[in-house]
Order: sequence, then C-alpha cells, then structure tokens
Amino acid sequence: MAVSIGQPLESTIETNGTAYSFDEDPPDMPGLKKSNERFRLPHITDLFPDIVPKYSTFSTKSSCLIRGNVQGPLRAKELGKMFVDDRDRVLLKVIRYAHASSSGAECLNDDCTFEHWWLSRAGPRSHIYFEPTEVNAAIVTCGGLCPGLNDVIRQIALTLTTYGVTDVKGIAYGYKGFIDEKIRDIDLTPQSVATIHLMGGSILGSSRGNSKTSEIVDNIEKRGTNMLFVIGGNGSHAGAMAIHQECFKRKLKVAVVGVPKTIDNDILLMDKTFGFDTAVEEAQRAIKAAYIEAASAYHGVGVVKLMGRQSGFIAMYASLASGQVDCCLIPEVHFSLDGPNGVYEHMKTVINRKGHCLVVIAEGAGQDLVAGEGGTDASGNPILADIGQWFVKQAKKHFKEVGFPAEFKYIDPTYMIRATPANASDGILCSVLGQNAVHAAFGGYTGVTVGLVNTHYCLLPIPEVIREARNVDPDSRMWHRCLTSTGQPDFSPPHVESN
Ligand SMILES: Nc1ncnc2c1ncn2[C@@H]1O[C@H](COP(=O)(O)OP(=O)(O)O)[C@@H](O)[C@H]1O
Ligand SMILES: O=P(O)(O)OC[C@H]1O[C@](O)(COP(=O)(O)O)[C@@H](O)[C@@H]1O
Ligand SMILES: [Mg+2]
Repeated sequence: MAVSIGQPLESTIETNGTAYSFDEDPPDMPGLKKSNERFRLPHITDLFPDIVPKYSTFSTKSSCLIRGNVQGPLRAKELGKMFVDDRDRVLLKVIRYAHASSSGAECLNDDCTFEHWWLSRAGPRSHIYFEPTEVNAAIVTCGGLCPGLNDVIRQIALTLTTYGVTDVKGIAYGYKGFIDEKIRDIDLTPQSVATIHLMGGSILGSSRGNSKTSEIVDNIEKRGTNMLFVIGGNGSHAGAMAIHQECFKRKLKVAVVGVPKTIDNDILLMDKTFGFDTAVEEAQRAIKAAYIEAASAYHGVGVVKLMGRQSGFIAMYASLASGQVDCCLIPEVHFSLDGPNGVYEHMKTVINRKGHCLVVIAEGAGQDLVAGEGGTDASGNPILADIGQWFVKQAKKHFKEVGFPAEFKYIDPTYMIRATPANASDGILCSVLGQNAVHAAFGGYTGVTVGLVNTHYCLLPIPEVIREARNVDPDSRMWHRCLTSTGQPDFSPPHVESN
C-alpha cells in the first residue's frame, strides 16, 4: 500500500527515513524504494526498537525551554510548520541530460534515462530520542584547519542548549583528545562560545592520526558521552563511521553525527562544504597581488599556489573568480610543460600579447612531473612535493635556456587562507549545518552527516559521501568555464596509440 505524504504531524511517529511502507514507489516519487535502500540512515531504533520518543523540547516559538510533555498533540497545530517530517525528501539530481555526450552528463545509458534519487531532509523533528537533561555531548574537530570550524562548534553548542542540554564538552586536538589522558576537555557553554566565530582556526585544536576506534569508544563509554559531533573531512568521517559501528556493536546508545569540513571541497554529493567559499575569496588577495607584481614587471610572471591535495576546486573557482588568471593547473588534468601545446608555450604567447602572465597551481597538480617527497602523513594522506616552487624553478630555467626574458613572482598563501575566519556565506552554511547536526542527533540518527544538496540541507549516510574523493570533472561545464576564462589550451600530453 502506498502511503501519501502530508499526514498531520500527530497522526504517527515516523522514524528512520524508511517510514514509507509500500509495495511500489508512490506515483509522484519514482525511485523512492531504491533511494531508501541506498541512502538509508542508521537510527538509534535499529539498536533499541523499543525506545519511545518524546515530543521535542526544541521550539523557535518559545523563548524558554519547552519541558516534559507540554508540547503534545494539542500544540501540534500551533507549532505548525516548525518541524521536518522524516519522510520529506530532496532530489539529488535535477538535470535531465538529453544524451550521454551532453557536457557534464553522468548517464547509465546513451539515452541518459533520468534516475530519481531521494535524500532525507535535515531539520528539527517533532519527536526526539534523547532526554536533553541526560545528554552528554562531545564535539571534536579533526584534520586540517578550515575557515568556519569555530562557527560550527558554536552553533552546535548553542543549539544543544536550545534543546535543554547543559553538558557540552569540546575534545581537544582531534581524536587524539580521546586517547591521550594528558589532554584536557574544554567546557562549551553559551558564554564560552559566544564570540569564537570571530576567529579563524578551531578553539578545540585539531590533529591527524591517533584514531584507534576501540580506544576512542572505550573513552566515550567511560565518559558516558551519548552524542558525538565530528567536524572533519573524509578521514574524520571514516573515523566517525567506525565509532558509530563500534558503539552499535557494544550496544551503546550514542548518536554520532558528522559535519563535513574540507577546504578542498572534496566530499561527494554536496553543493559545497563550509570554508570553501572563504578560501576562494581569500585566494583573490594573493592572486591580485601576484597580478599587480606581474603586470608591473617587464615580462612578469605571477605564480600562486593554492590548496587542493587531490581536487582542484579552489584553484578552479579562484581562477574563475579572478578573471586575471591565464593558466590554471589542477590535479585532475595532466599537463606537459614543453611542446607546442605545453604550459611554457602558452605563457610565452600570453606574455607576447599582454606583457605579463598569471599562473594558479593547485598543490596536488603535476605530481607526476615532480619527484614526490613520498610517504604519508599521520592520517595516511600522501605527502606531496612542493609543485609551486618546483614549477617556478623549472620555468625560470626554461625561459633562460630559450632566451625569453621573464621575471617570476611566487606567492604561497595556503596556510594564510586556511587560518582566516569564515566569510558571511560560509558563516551561514556553518550555522545551518551545526544546527542540523544537533537536530539529527536528537531525531535519533547516527552514522550520518549533514550537507547542502541542490540548495537544500540533507542528511546522508556517511559511507555515501566518502566512497572516494570528489574531484573536478574535466568534462564538466565548470572546468570548461574556467578554460574559457583563462584561454589556456588543452595541455594534455599528446595521446600515443599503443600497438
Ligand atoms: N579510514 C579511517 N578510519 C578511521 N579513522 C580515520 C580514517 N582515515 C582517517 N582517519 C582519522 O581521521 C582524522 C582526520 O583525518 P585526516 O585525513 O587527517 O583529515 P580529514 O578528516 O580532513 O580528511 C585523523 O585522526 C585520522 O587518523
Ligand atoms: O599541512 P597539513 O595540515 O598537512 O595540511 C595540508 C592539507 O590540508 C588540506 O588543506 C585539507 O586536507 P584535509 O581535508 O585532509 O584536512 C589539503 O589541501 C592539504 O594538502
Ligand atoms: Mg581529507
């Protein structure tokens, strides 16, 4: 039997994102059944089926906490549209490509049959699975810094308070803070977090490595933590998932919720992650300085290195935003320096035309050309060779050898960019993600993360967003737009047919 959407709030207590019971997809929601399988959200009731949720203590209509059962069915009408229904869905993809050869098309067949993928909507639920006074919440930030970390910490702490939680701890220095007894927790109160978003970095500190799941969960058990918020990238989310699974194995009622942090924007399925916009904006200062230096020198060449270990989103968007960049090099697109279609030739053409040239290079670009440092960092991420310095050295040498005068100015603003506070648009993103993380935990979800998908905030199962790193698609419209802006040719080495 198909269940229609739009039942009144008080009619049933729907949970777990799988609350539709049907033999076939509802007529207006093709693909719902397979979406519910692929994007199924783990829920506390998977482990404790007998938990009876209570009416939410969260309200935007009351300035004081709503306690106990006051907010019963009688008030449902009054509270009106304040809550998100567990069955609300957001479409993952919205473009119907006519053919697989359409720019950016990802298709299963030549006709590009449209696939409906429905995601669960994030937001406050009418029923909660934790008694706020019994919540012992912990927040941890892991991996590299990113603009907006403090905004997310702050908003998680404030939203927990809104529900009536009084015990909120910050775990210092990433997962290490769970394991190293010498590292002290940080009390998070509305007062202590009030102005932290005005600063860059993370007031909790961060780290790589040290993520032994069993030891972390031992510590979670010891402290009695029952809500854990992990603000981090793909590595941290893999850790969060492992913690969630271990908690389930030990039959612990713990909600583990992630908030994706990646300045590189390399998390799948999301429009963008927080800190990315700020990075693109902050990169403009370096690009502008490099442009002014280059334009003020005879045959000046400005080179700016930007972050992006495997994904060139910052370099691509920063180049596009600047409009002054003549050459953008990213990890996803191989390039050769020499030859008629090489980078050097393009630089010379630009210099001959304009008198100067501006190159933006992502840190992960051209790693096949430069002898790598090799090895991995404490988290297992590859340690990259410094492509920026290497590129400048090689280019200087080349221009000297061919007798083409050029004056190089190199800027590496990477850590300055990472340490800045979030801009206004990231500030909003951080706040909404932080709030939604708390709503997810109170709604009983665990092993999930929050993200902006097609401009709507969604809950996603963690494994779906960290299956692989999100990369710039060289066939995408955005990369083509970047190329249109820089005017650079296809630098790929010529394809050699093998016999
Ligand atoms: N596959 C994994 N399983 C469990 N923990 C992981 C995994 N990968 C990384 N981690 C841990 O997550 C934390 C952050 O990872 P890292 O890769 O440094 O940053 P990010 O989360 O930004 O990708 C580190 O403490 C690391 O040990
Ligand atoms: O110097 P660190 O801390 O290793 O950070 C460098 C790395 O951090 C990043 O900015 C982000 O990486 P993570 O998301 O894994 O933290 C990468 O672009 C860069 O390679
Ligand atoms: Mg990472």
